[in-house]
Amino acid sequence: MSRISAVLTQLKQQQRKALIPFITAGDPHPDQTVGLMNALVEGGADIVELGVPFSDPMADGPVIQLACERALVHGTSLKQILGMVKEFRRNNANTPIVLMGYLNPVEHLGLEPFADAAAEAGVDGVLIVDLAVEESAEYSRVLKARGIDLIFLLAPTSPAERIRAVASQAGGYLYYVSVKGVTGSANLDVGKVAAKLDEIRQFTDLPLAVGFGIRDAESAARVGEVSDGVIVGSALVGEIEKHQATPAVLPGLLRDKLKAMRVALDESSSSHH
Ligand SMILES: O=P(O)(O)OC[C@@H](O)[C@@H](O)c1c[nH]c2ccccc12
Repeated sequence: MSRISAVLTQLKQQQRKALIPFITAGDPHPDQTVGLMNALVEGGADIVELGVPFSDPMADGPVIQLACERALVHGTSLKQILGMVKEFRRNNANTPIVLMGYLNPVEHLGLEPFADAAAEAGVDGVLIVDLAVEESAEYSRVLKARGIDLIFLLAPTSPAERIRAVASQAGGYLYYVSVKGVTGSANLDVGKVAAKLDEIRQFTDLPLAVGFGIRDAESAARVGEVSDGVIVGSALVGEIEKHQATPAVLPGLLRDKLKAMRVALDESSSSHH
């Protein structure tokens, strides 16, 4: 069983929800990333989603676009990011790491060399925003052979055929994008999310994690009530933007922000069972 599946299975047995924070690797500076990853774990992260900065991040809103720019200014590369994961793994053998990014940097390295290096570094999952499910069989095969889950996005507009196709290739969990649009969106309709998750559950037994628009403890708890986990990105990355000039405060800030979400998620799941 993959490290991601092990963590999600255990959470399910405990009737708890996964908390999955996202930060962009190299933001605000490559030297800070491993420290921030550790802070996220201290704040209660079950899985850490690490973004690979890209110059044209078309699925991202302004907050994460700027994070990509800050990281790229310092030359953060995919190879360097694998080094960060390796360093993180020296002190943490348990928290799964999902690399989130676009096809271009992966294709630049080449799929097989990338998969070898990612597995060697201790990466557990890979989410490639612009990898079409129709073209994913090779990626799925090469990654799975090295114990890495290929994670897919589903959206409010995904028709049944797409849900079925994704369910057949996906590993780890399915990432349901709560709203149409880009990361950092505001209007989250939990009722609509719940209805679509019910539809997706007819096609798969994989855990369903929801991202886009979760900003605080309250929205995390509400989405946690209808899903298996929540992903939170822009709310954390916005803190990095705000405090980039005094990066020493960032680990404590991110840890505390996440901890508030952790407490709310755990309280709301225990009151429902
Ligand atoms: O920023 P938000 O609204 O909290 O959403 C999570 C998101 O940032 C993270 O999972 C992510 C960052 N970039 C992406 C691109 C596509 C899908 C997802 C992502």
